[in-house]
This record gives sequence, structure tokens and C-alpha cells, in this order.
Amino acid sequence: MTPRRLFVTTALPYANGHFHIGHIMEYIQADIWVRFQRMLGHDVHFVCADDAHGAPIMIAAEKAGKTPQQFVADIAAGRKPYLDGFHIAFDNWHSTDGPENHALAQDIYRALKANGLIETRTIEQFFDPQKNMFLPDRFIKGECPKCGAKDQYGDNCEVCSAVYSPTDLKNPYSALSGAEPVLKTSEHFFFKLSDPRCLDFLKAWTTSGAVQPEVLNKIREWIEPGEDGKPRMGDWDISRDAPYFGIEIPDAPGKYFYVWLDAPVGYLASLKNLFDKTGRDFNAFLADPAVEQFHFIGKDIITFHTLFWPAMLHFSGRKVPNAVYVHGFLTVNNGEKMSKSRGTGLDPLKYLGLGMNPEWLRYYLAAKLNGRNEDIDFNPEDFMARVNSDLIGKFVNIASRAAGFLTKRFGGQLGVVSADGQTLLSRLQEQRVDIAALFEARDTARALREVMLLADRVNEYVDANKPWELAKQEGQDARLQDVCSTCIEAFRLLSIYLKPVLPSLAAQVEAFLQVPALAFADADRLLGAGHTIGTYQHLMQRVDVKQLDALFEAPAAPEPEKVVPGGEELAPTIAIDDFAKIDLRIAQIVNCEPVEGSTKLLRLTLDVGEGKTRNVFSGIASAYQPADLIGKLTVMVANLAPRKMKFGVSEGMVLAASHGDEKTNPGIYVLNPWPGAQPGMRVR
Ligand SMILES: Nc1ncnc2c1ncn2[C@@H]1O[C@H](COP(=O)(O)OP(=O)(O)OP(=O)(O)O)[C@@H](O)[C@H]1O
Ligand SMILES: [Zn+2]
Repeated sequence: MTPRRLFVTTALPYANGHFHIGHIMEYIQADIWVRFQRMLGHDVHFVCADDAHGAPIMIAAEKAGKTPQQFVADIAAGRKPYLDGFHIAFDNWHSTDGPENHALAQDIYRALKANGLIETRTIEQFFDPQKNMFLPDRFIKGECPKCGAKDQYGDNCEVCSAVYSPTDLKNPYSALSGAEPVLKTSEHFFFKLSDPRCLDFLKAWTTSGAVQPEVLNKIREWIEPGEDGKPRMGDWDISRDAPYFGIEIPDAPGKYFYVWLDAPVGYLASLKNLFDKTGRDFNAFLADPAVEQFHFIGKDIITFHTLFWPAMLHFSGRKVPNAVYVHGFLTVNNGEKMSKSRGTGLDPLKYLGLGMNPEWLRYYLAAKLNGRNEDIDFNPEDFMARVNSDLIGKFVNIASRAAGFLTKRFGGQLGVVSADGQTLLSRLQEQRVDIAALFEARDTARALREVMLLADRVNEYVDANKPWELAKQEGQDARLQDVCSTCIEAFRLLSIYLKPVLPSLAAQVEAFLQVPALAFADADRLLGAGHTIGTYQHLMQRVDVKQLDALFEAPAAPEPEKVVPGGEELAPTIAIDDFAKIDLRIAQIVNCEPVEGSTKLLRLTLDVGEGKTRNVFSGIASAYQPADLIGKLTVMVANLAPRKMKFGVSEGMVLAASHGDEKTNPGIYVLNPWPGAQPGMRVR
């Protein structure tokens, strides 16, 4: 077999904050796939980098009193404990601000230009008259032109996923100053994606098997004529005006590439950086048609990766991705999408700090990821059940039940496996091809289900043969050695199948079995009689419910301030039962400080019960003094089920709203009914 040569990436995290558990999920998914490919003997280069550019980082750095470079370097310096902690084995970690990326992005641009696919146009753009700068998309907010959702960013809608330009927003405002932006002209550079050549290419590429069917459904309207006979694809504005932290556009002073132009180029830059360090030829590698390129990403960045990026590559004469693998979001406790902006429901470093085994999480997530882009939820009870009953109860226990007898009674030597044991082992071996196909398709959920079904068969065999009883009986030595040898052989086979998910456990198993690193093909053979195993050492602890409690325990809240509910002028408390539909506004906010060092948006989310949340407000924390929000924010709440309402804000602070006698979290934020508010009434 000629080994496949694979270039694999995960999405580049925006370097404005530390990892959250959603990032870790993406990396674990990709890492499992990479480890699986390596176990097949393939040659894999697995890289990532910090996505360093763009206005949000520029503004955040300024606020933190750092250069953007220093700001990003500080974030980058914190990456390692997460990656090492969860056994995520990137071959390289780089930055989109590295010299390789500057050169590559400019090369790609020049090639697109030479191909007649770059056009300059004078456009009108929003300008913040207070801040005296053109407003980046993310700093203009307003109502989505497509679905009307409020408080959407200037580049895309988080509710309906529409992508548009900021001037399309209804009722726009500057998120930097709150000012109403004015239109000013500026010359911008466009990538002519609506060019028939691009559309033809994308039609072919997207239907070549490069994207999942559910993804193709989502992007089809971009390239195929819609009801109006036209595809949705427009030309893409790839330039931004100074001041901007980014890569200069060649021959265009004061113009920079929009961060989304150079971000995916960072995949190539990180690979080039790796190859330069290891003395390999980057250009030759990517020019090789046999090399396969894969990107793991989340569903929020589909258009960039399945439309813009392949077109950039193709029309600059480069290899296009063989596939883009899209996963859904990880939510925690039926909650919201994990995101840096929205706080951390499950802090990865806290998880590790509590001594929780990283492979529990790898196993649990793998057991839920099926290769499609559905969201998955981290549920503590489910987590505990899968780890304790499946991983440990069904798998790890096989070794612990058999190893002791072999060591004590037979010097650790395996004996001859008789016919019944052979039948069982053959059954396990036969599954290799199917299990491998499931790993290849990223359906780790089914792969692990199959492995657990095999583990069930092994446990049935153990229960039927009861080695602990054989051990007490006279003249049963040979059978005891036979049964225990069968168990150890079976355990080894299962370990092979689980190794991509549990690399550290597999290393312990290899040491215990006294075998070299296990590869998938090793499932074709057995250890055989005469092989000597080492002493069994406990391989894995069970999850303790106390650890889970500690994991989700809210960080110690600062002493709550005394909250004065706003005085007599407030409307009498409205009975919670009446809350079918009512408008509320923030009447008083106490102690609303953006978290130290946070540069993120201040975002209020409303917990509307049944695990559903809704964004009600966001803005730049630094731009809003808490008092600014009072009276200005009107929240409409429909169908409020529970008695409690909670407000959440960035960085995991939990804010409270109180109603009637129900005092929830100690008040950091307090929400009171709008004076005179009545059920069913709209206040505006
Ligand atoms: N909850 C989540 N579950 C799974 N993947 C996620 C989740 N949130 C983000 N990702 C993925 O992480 C990758 C990098 O995203 P990025 O760094 O922009 O994170 P983000 O949390 O979405 O950032 P921000 O909140 O600052 O917009 C993307 O592939 C994205 O889909
Ligand atoms: Zn929308």
C-alpha cells in the first residue's frame, strides 16, 4: 500500500481569547481522525495557527495597552496547556501574522488579479463620526436585512446565517460609540466570485463529494439560480482601510486584506512554517496531485470554507481541498453554543485542573460525533454513564479481570486459545474493516458503538467461563490460562480500535502488553501462545460525581452588592403566571464591570426556560457604561415558562433578574419590570 499523504487542519481560532470547550471538541474530532490515519500508516501533516488579524483584535489590543502583535502572542502563549492536556497533537502551531502568511496571501491575491478576478470599486461605507474611522463589519450592528433579527453584526446574521454587507443592515448603529454611522466613500477591492468561471468551478467542486450533503443543501443557493433566476453569490469585498491590523494589499497604500481573506491562507502558512523547520519542500508537496487536503471546521464558517476559500485556491493555481468536514456546535447542559463571547459552561482548564481524565472527554465526544453537522450536547449524567459503564465497565475491566491470574499463575505467559476463544477473537478481528470505515467517515459514534458491542461479547464470554471460579478448581489450569489469554487477546484488539480516541490509555496498554505501538493492521494477528505480558496496573479511574459537581460549580461570585429595586415608581410586581408576553427593560444595573482583561462584546442573554436562551443585547463592553443600558434596553419576553430568569454576560458571569419573591443569583444585574408594564403590552 502506498501511504496517503494528508494535509489536515482545524479552523484557526481567533486570537482574542482562550480556548473554550467548543474549540477543544473540534480539535479532538480532527485529532482522532489524524491518529486513525496514522494508525493506517498514512503520512499526515496536522497544523493550526492563531487567526491574528482584524479590527476586533486591533481594538482589543489598543484597549489593553499592547501592540496587536503582543496581544496575540500573549494569547498564543496560553494555548499549550489545552492542547497537551487533551492530547491534541498538532504538528505545528503558527500565526496568520507570520511572514509566510504575508507572502502567501499576497501571492494568492496577485494571482487572482492576474486572472482578472479582482476589481476595485468605490463604495460607500459606514464611518463612525465620533471615533473618526471606518467601521469594521463587526462593529456595526442593526437588524438583519433578511430575517429582521435584532442586534446582528454587519457581516452576517447569527439567526438566519445570511451574509451581507453592513450597509444592508436596518437601523444601524456603531458598536464602538453607539453613534449613528454616516456613509463615506472609499475604494475597495473585490474578489469577483460572481464571475461565471467561479460559479462553474464551485458548482463542480461542491458536488465532487468535497462537502457533506447537509452542507451542500445550505450552500446550493449561492451558486445555483434561485427564485429570481440568480444565484446569491456576490462579489466579495476583500479590503479594509487603515487603521487595520492585517496584511497590506500590494500596490495599494493604506489598504489591507480583510481578515477573512488571509485567515484560511494561514493553513498553508502554518504548513510552510513546519516544512521550513523540518527541511521539506512545501511547494513540491502541495504541487503533488496525490496529496490530499482536509479542513475540519464548525458550521458557522461554511461559506468561507466551501465557497470563498476553494475559489481563492483554484484561481490562484493551487490545490483545492479534497473535503471540508463540518461539525455542529457543542452545547453544555442543553445550553447555548459555547463561545468566547458567551462565557464558558465547561472550562477546559478547570476540567483538567480537577484531575479529570482528558480521555474521558475524548471518549464521550467521540461517542457523540457522527460525522454530520448536528449540534451535540455535553450532559453530565450521560458523560458519567458512558465513561463509567461503557469505557471502564465494559472495556477496561476485561484486562483487570484476566491479567492477575496470568501473572500470578503463569508468569504472565499467554497459553493456547481453544476453539471457543478463537471464535470470539475472529469475530472481533472481522470487524476491523467496518470499524475503520466508520473512523474514516468520522462516524466515531457508530465506531464506538460497534466496539462496545464487541466488548459485550467479550464480557459474556468472561461471565460464561468465570475465570475466578476456574482459578479455585483443581485441574483447570490449562482452561484458566486459555480463558485469560482469550481475554487479553480480545482486550488488545479492542485497544487497537479505541487507540485513535484514547492515545494515552493505548500507550499504557502497549506497555502492559509489552508490544510495540499498535497499528490498525495489527488486528489481523494475535499475540499468540508464549507471549509474556507485563504486570497489570490500574488503567483508568471512574468519573466521580463530585468532580462533575465541582466542574459546573459557578466560580466564587464577588460579594453581592445590596440591590435597591428601584423605588416606588416601579410598577407593582407582576405575577409570574401572567408572563405570557411582556416587555421589560433594565431598570437598574449594579456592578456591571466588564471582566478584567476582557475585550469582548458585552452580551446579555436571556434564559427563557426549557434550556433555551436568546440574545437580547450586545455591544462592546468598553463602549457601554452600565448606566448607558438603563432604560435603553427593552427586552421582549414571550412565553416565559419558569419563574426564574437569568441574564448571562461574557466571560461566564451570571447575572440575575428577579421577579416577585423569586430572588435568583445574587444581583449583579437586576432587571425590573418596566413601570406600568402589563402582560401583552409592548413598550418601545
Ligand atoms: N460551541 C462550539 N462547538 C463546536 N465548535 C465551535 C463552537 N464554537 C466555536 N466553534 C468552532 O471553533 C472554531 C474557531 O472559532 P473561533 O475562534 O472564531 O471561536 P468562537 O468561539 O466562535 O469565537 P467568538 O465567540 O469570538 O466569535 C470554528 O470552527 C468554530 O466553528
Ligand atoms: Zn437574519
